[in-house]
Order: sequence, then C-alpha cells, then structure tokens
Amino acid sequence: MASSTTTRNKAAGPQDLEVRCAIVLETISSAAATSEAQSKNLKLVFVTGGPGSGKGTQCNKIVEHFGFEHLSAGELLRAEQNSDGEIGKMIKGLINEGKLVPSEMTVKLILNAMSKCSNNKILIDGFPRNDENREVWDRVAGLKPEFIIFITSSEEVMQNRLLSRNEGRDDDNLETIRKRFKLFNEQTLPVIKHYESIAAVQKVNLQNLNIWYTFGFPQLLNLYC
Ligand SMILES: Nc1ncnc2c1ncn2[C@@H]1O[C@H](COP(=O)(O)OP(=O)(O)O)[C@@H](O)[C@H]1O
Ligand SMILES: O=c1ccn([C@@H]2O[C@H](COP(=O)(O)OP(=O)(O)O)[C@@H](O)[C@H]2O)c(=O)[nH]1
Repeated sequence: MASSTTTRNKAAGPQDLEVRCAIVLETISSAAATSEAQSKNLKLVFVTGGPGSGKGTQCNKIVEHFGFEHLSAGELLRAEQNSDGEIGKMIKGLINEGKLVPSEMTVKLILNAMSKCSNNKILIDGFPRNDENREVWDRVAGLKPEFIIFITSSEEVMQNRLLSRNEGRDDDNLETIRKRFKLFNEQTLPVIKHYESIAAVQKVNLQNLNIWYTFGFPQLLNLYC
C-alpha cells in the first residue's frame, strides 16, 4: 500500500488533485463499459517489454495475421496529450519526463477504447507498467489477461532502435530514454514477475531477430484465444 502511494505521488504531483478527482469521477462511468466488455467474451493479451523492445511492431503483425485489435496505452495517452487544458499538459509533461501518467487516466482511456471495439480479441500494449497500474486495472476493470507476451532485448539495442525510429516522439531522446529504462527495471519488471505467478507469460528475446516473430505466436494464440 505504502509503495503504491509513493508511486502515485511521484507520478502526479500535488498540484494535480483537482485533475485526479475529475479522472476518478470519469473512471466510475467507465465501469459500465467494463460490464459490457465482460459480456462480449473478451480475450485480452497484455504485451509488455522495455521501451523500444518491439511491442508495437509485433502487435501490428499479430493484428494482421490473427485478427486482433491493438490498443497501445502510450498511443492513447499521446492522443490525449493534445486535448485542451490542464489534463493534456499534465500528460505531455509526464511523458516527456519519462514518468507514468496517473493510473486512473490510463485505465479510463483503455476501457473507453475497448468499449468501442467490436472485436473480442484485444492486445493491450505497454500496460500495466507498475504495480499501481495493475491494482487500478484490477479494481476498475477486473479483467484478467489470457496470457502475457514479454519482449526482451538489451538496453543497447533498444536505445539504438529508439534513437533511430523517427516517429517524431519528444520522449525518444537519450535523457528521457534512460529514465524510461530505469522505470521499466524498477517498476515494470516486478509487475511482470507478479503475472508469472498468476498467468502464462511468454518471454521472447528479439534482440537478434530482425524480423517479426509472429511465427512463434500461433500456438499460444490458438491455445488461449
Ligand atoms: N526485431 C526487430 N529488429 C529490428 N528492429 C526492430 C525490431 N522490432 C522493432 N524494431 C524497430 O525498433 C523500433 C522500436 O520498435 P517499436 O515496435 O516501436 O517498440 P516499442 O513499441 O516496444 O517501443 C522501431 O523503429 C521498429 O521498427
Ligand atoms: O500505461 C502507460 C503507458 C505509457 N505511459 C507513458 O507513455 C510513454 C510511452 O509509452 P509507449 O508504450 O508508447 O512507448 P515505449 O516507452 O514502450 O517505447 C511512457 O514512457 C509513459 O510516460 C504511461 O504513463 N502509462
């Protein structure tokens, strides 16, 4: 409990109290989306891995070959950062600092996006990133993933990929990349460890694989989804 509070304070800052309250209120209404989601026989797969490990790349291939819908938490947040007002500014600031956006906001965006999906097979890319993310997800969404894909690579390879991916992202600079790696090691790896005790985690090293890995996923996807 104490560690979630610390993470929460670090991510949001005291000036965001008003913003946080608004988010919590909106989150309650997205609980309605959750019960609808449950009745759709949803199959969720979480896709995790360090920044630049290739999560988005593999997700695009899985969508192409296995008919999943791809929801990237980072992309949903980047779309939201352009919204007017304090919330957009807050998200932009946190992403550019390599910090996490408050969990309520991310969960709300994922649930809203899920409620618009007609597909019942959904990849959730880049979430949850820390224990507090997972707690809020479990509390608000209450949906367990069928399994988790965990993509690994060395930091050197991931850093080179991020610095040359040319997507115009402000957070793909050396200083922020180092902060994102630190956050991944300190906060995301423990969440993956947690999932290893309650769900199947498929770990795939794509460091030397210059191609997509879809050929490795069919058994899993057929088995679980
Ligand atoms: N297996 C791979 N081999 C070489 N380059 C890759 C591989 N997977 C992804 N990339 C490249 O690395 C960069 C980061 O990949 P991306 O899928 O955006 O990572 P993430 O979503 O994990 O941040 C992109 O430019 C992508 O084209
Ligand atoms: O659940 C999430 C997912 C992403 N982010 C923010 O969005 C950034 C980019 O995440 P994304 O998954 O798009 O990229 P990656 O860092 O994996 O390359 C992260 O560094 C965080 O600042 C967040 O706060 N919560």
